[in-house]
Amino acid sequence: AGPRNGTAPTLLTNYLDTQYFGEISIGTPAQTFKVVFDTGSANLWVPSYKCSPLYISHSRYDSSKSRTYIANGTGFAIRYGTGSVKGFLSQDIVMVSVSDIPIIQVFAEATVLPAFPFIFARFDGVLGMGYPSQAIDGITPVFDRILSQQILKEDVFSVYYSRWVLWGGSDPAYYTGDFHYLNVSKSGYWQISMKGVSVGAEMLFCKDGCSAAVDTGASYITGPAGPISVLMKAIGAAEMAEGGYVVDSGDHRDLPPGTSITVCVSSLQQSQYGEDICVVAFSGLDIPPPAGPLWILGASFIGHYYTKFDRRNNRIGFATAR
Ligand SMILES: CC(C)CC(CC(C)C)NC(=O)[C@@H]1CNC[C@H](N2CC(=O)N(c3ccccc3Cl)CC2(C)C)C1
Repeated sequence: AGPRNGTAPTLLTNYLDTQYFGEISIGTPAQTFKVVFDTGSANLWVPSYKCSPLYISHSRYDSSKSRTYIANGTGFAIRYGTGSVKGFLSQDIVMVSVSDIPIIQVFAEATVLPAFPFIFARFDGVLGMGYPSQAIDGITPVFDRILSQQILKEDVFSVYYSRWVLWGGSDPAYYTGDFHYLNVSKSGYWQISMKGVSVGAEMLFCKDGCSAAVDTGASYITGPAGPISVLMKAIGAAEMAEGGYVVDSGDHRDLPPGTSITVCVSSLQQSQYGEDICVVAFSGLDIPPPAGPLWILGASFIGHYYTKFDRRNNRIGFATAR
């Protein structure tokens, strides 16, 4: 049947403003999985039924239960900035949206997942929305498989954060004004040239321009650790043990020791251990060459805009989200 007017939404769940994931199905009969739609990578993987029981709380793909499964078996390993996922390749029918866009897809069944950070993952797997040149093992990414079916109105997908991914177009009901387009600077990544990083009116970093990846699978804005720590001092943030920063508001300083109330200097609120703390939406991450040095504009940036990822014109459009 395919999408009605050439576009189809996939609804996203928002977990603590840090993880956004939607449901896809793989196999016949359908086995459903929660996946992050990640413009910062280009492969699809889900946990394998053969995976260690540690991830019993996650859905796992069982090829023996699918009539449309085709064995492949090639080894697979993907090195994220935060850890590696290992497994093997399989082929089956993948449906990315309730308006049934069925595609035959090669994906990885993950058999080795690093406890950190995957024990914090509320999603089962990752659906990479990056360019084919970024795909491990030269596998054609999901969006490219959909494009080759010629069923979408436009060769684009739009992200209206914490709500949905729209395949094939953008919906004016959810943004105002025009799109401001930035050309993709380095094909293979959804990467743009950033003109500078300012706090208030003062340009502090990236004075001669630098590169930034627009990364729907990342929670925060990350930059090289040095500049970020200077930026954090500038806003009076304190570094947390496990990385990341929080800020205390002056008027709460006289609280009894052990209580930490913070004032939001970012739109992120994470309630941990029952209390409300506000995590500043930046973190330091040094990405080594050739990919780095690279700033990452993650959900805490993208969430303020309606973002259109345009594969036809190799550009990213930002409009004001309604
Ligand atoms: C270093 C980047 C720029 C390049 C690299 C290139 C890939 C082709 C390997 N891409 C990435 O590393 C990916 C860039 N985009 C984000 C992605 N995430 C990292 C991460 O830590 N996640 C996460 C979040 C919360 C809890 C648990 C986890 Cl696992 C989710 C995913 C895997 C989507 C890694």
